[in-house]
Amino acid sequence: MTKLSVNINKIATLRNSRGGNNPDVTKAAVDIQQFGADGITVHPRPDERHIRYSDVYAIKKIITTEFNIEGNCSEQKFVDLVLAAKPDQVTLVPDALGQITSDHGWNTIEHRDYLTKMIRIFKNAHIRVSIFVDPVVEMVEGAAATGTDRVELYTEGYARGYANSDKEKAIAPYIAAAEKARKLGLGINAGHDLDLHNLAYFSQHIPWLDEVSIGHALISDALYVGLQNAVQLYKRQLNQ
Ligand SMILES: CC(=O)[C@@H](O)[C@H](O)COP(=O)(O)O
Ligand SMILES: NCC(=O)COP(=O)(O)O
Repeated sequence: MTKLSVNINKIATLRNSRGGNNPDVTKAAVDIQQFGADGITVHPRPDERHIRYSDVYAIKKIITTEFNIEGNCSEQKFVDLVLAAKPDQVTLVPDALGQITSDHGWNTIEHRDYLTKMIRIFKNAHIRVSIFVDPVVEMVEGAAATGTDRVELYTEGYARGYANSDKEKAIAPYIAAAEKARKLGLGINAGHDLDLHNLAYFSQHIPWLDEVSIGHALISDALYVGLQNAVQLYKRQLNQ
């Protein structure tokens, strides 16, 4: 069964825009889990533009599902945060400081030794590790050499291709990458720009997917249908 982890970055964006605590990010995480999400994902960026490091500790206290923290392990502050918060999973994303959002996966061949070292630190702390990769078979093979537990397939390319009505071409590299990951014994996550239009097709073609993490589109949809409906609508797109 593919699990839905809701990324709540954008709830924090709204909260931060006025400087108070409305909407309450921690309460939203409690509610989202009660609405049926299988996990909560946060991506505390160095500039804390949305999720703050303090949010991570507050959310850790109320997690009843799975907690996934995303970020760049080149930041020691991030590494220290993850080791202190001890989430169920850490997802290593190679974002540079000034990026508006995540837009590429790791070069797991070029960074094999570095990733191997960082992954060992988190696994020694009994935290599952997933590394964000482009849907490229060689990058999945490189990921397997690092000792990671899972890969997360970066799905912006799929979302763009799907929107351009080229579904089969859009999904093809993801099926190939996911089949390689399965053969190598890696768990498979996916995320970025998945939405109510493209999620079911992706899920149907990669049914052995462990988890999708979805934020921007789900929170945007919630503005129209409400958060409970949004979570349940996304859950219904999975495992059809
Ligand atoms: C890694 C990834 O694709 C997303 O989880 C990322 O966290 C989105 O970041 P923003 O919410 O800052 O756009
Ligand atoms: N890892 C992907 C994620 O957590 C959310 O990405 P998006 O749905 O906000 O694009």
